[in-house]
Formats: sequence, C-alpha cells, structure tokens
Amino acid sequence: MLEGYVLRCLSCGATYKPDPWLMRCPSCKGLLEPKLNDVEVSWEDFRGRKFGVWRYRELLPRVRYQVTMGEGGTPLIELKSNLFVKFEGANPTGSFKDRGMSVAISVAKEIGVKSVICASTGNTAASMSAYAARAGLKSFIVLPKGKVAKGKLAQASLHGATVVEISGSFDEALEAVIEASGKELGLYPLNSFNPWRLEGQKTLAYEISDELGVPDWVILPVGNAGNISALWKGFKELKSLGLIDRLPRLVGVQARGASPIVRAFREGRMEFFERPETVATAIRIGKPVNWPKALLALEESNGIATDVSDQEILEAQMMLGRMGIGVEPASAAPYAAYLNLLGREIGEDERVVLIATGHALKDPDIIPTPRPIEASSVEEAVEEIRRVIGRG
Ligand SMILES: Cc1ncc(COP(=O)(O)O)c(C=O)c1O
Ligand SMILES: N[C@@H](CCOP(=O)(O)O)C(=O)O
Repeated sequence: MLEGYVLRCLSCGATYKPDPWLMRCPSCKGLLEPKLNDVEVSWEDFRGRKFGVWRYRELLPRVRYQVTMGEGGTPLIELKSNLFVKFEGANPTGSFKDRGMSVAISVAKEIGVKSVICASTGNTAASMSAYAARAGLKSFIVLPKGKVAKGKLAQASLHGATVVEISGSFDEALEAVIEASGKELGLYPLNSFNPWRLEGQKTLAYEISDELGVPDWVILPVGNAGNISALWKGFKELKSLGLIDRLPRLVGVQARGASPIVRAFREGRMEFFERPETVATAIRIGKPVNWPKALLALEESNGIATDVSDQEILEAQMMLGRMGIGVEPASAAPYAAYLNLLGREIGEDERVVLIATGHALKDPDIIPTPRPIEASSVEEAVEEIRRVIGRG
C-alpha cells in the first residue's frame, strides 16, 4: 500500500521503509516525511476524474479501499480581481481536516486498526469521528475542557466518539494522546504528526494549481502547523514532477495570543506559549507539533509569518460574512492578515489565495445574535417590512 514511498526524518535525514505505525524517527525523534519515488504523471492523468482528494491517487498511498465521502474539490471563490478564497468549509464535516482523514483512515483500515485517537480543538475530532464511523472504527478524542466550539462538539457526539475532557490546553491533550496511542492499546493516532494524514492535506496545493495555476501568495491560519507543512509539500512535489514551473510564497497567520511560530520566525528560536489564548479556538495552540516543518516551509517559500489580533479576526469574519463567505474565526485570520499586508509585502497586482479552513456553523456562539424586529401577526410583519423598505 505504501510502495513507492520512503520515510525521511526531517531532523537527521535518516530514511526508513514506510510503516504506518512509525510516527517519529526512531533514532532522533524528529518528524517524518513521506517521499515518493519514481512517479511519472501529467495533468491529463488527473483531469478525467472527479475533482477532489483521490483525483491525485498516484501521489497518495495506494489503498485497496478508499474511505471517502467526496472530500476536497472545494470551491475557489473569486472575491475580487486577484483575490480568491478556497472554501474548505465545503468539505463533508466542514473543515480541511477531511482531506487528511480520508487518506489516513484508509491507511488505518487497511492495516487492520480497530480504534483511532486524537487530541483536538474540535475540527480534527469532528472529522476523525465521522470518517472512523464510515470505516467502522471506534474513536477516542481528548479535548481541552470548555474550549471547543459547540458545533464541533455536537459533530463528535453525533458520530459516536468517546470523549475525554482534560482540564488544560490542547497542548496537554496532545501529550495525553502521544502517550496513550500505539500498538499496546491498539490506538492509532490521527493528529498531524501522522505523516499519512498530511499526505491527504497536501492535495489542497494540487487543487489550487489544477484550477488556477500557481498564485503569488497563499495565506492560511496556523495552529498545530500541519496544514502549512502539507500545503508546501504539495506545491514542491508538483514542481519536482514538472507539473508547475514556480512556487508560491506562503503567509502563515496566527492569533496574537497564540503565536509561537510568528515569534520563532522573527526571533530565530522556538519558545512555546504556555498559556495560549484567542477567540479563534481552533488555533489556540501554544506548542505546535509540526513547528520545524512549518518554519522550513516559510523559509523555503520566502514567506511570512504574521499575527493578527482577536478584534481583527472578528472584524474579518464579519466582512467575509457580508460577502457571502461564512467561516469560523480561525479561518478569517488570513483575510485579516491580507488586509494588513496589501500594498506593503503583497502588491495589488499579485494573485492571492486565502484558505478558509472551517465553516461558520462550527462556532455559532461567536457570531453576534441578530436583533430581530418583533411582529405579533402576519399583518404586523408585513407592516414592519414596508416600514424598513421605506414604504410604510
Ligand atoms: C479551522 C481551522 N483552521 C486552522 C487550523 C490550523 O491548522 P494547523 O493545525 O494544521 O496549523 C485548524 C486546526 O488546527 C482549524 O481547525
Ligand atoms: N485545530 C486542530 C488542532 C489539532 O491539529 P492536528 O492537525 O494536529 O489534528 C483541531 O481541529 O483539533
């Protein structure tokens, strides 16, 4: 199933025969990255197929049975000339995580795994529990108590996950998952240190290139830093396969109260945030597990790491909403950053793609409740409407 792949340690460069249970380099504990050898493909190979993750199957694990619900193939919406939103909220569970779960749960299923586990600020849990349910696997999730948006909790519950709430942050939840997962308890981990999950997420880069060509900039929110790593891997693979001839620059955006990658990018050394805080609960992460991959992606792409305030995030969420794009707070951070960078680092004539990572319905409580006009009868309702229109 993983033929054609070699696992390479990002820290020491050691290479390993791919083993789906191998998550870290056995010799130095570095992050592992799957490398594909000897593949030859052209855009024509892909283009007769349905738009979505598995369209690019030659560049993914060769599973016998795909656990799929039509993930990927999300809309690329033109906001204005040169500005596009890749709306990942249109995935089956409402976030980009579905790309990774489809692939990683297919791998898990093929090796006979019965139970899966993740730590989550909500979206990973929602996605994992849905795909696990499709595959007939049990799911266990560890969440930071009181810090997960309502819609995401509801999804995990609906899909039958066993939920452990930890009195602590996401980072502590992840520590618990790292300790509990493994062959001993038969719990297969599905956070983004699982390299096969990121193989699914790299298809975001394939789809953008397939539909639009290579933009000048791609801007995305950064939490545990898996998605920026996967996106960059996707673009680099296309270039080395000769399917694109240049690479975009990446902008990684974090909320100011949870911005260890931004600080490390500016100061050249990583110091974690012990008490991350932001309204954007999806990216309320102080110790991003993929930080070495993310910093490399930013450096190699000649990119930028930047932070935005909670107020900027909420304003950007509202502005996108008024343009018809409903996103959760974390997913509005790229638009806030774009507004800050436009006319400075980003030129007006440059082509930009914002990654809208999750749907607005994930976190309904953050959206101000409308103040309705009260009407006690049909006549009164019509009268009020006439009044508002100015014909009352
Ligand atoms: C909606 C949303 N946006 C962005 C992110 C950040 O992605 P990553 O953790 O891959 O950096 C997450 C989860 O972490 C998320 O749920
Ligand atoms: N925002 C994430 C945090 C976990 O990230 P992961 O990519 O490592 O699973 C979530 O939705 O839980």
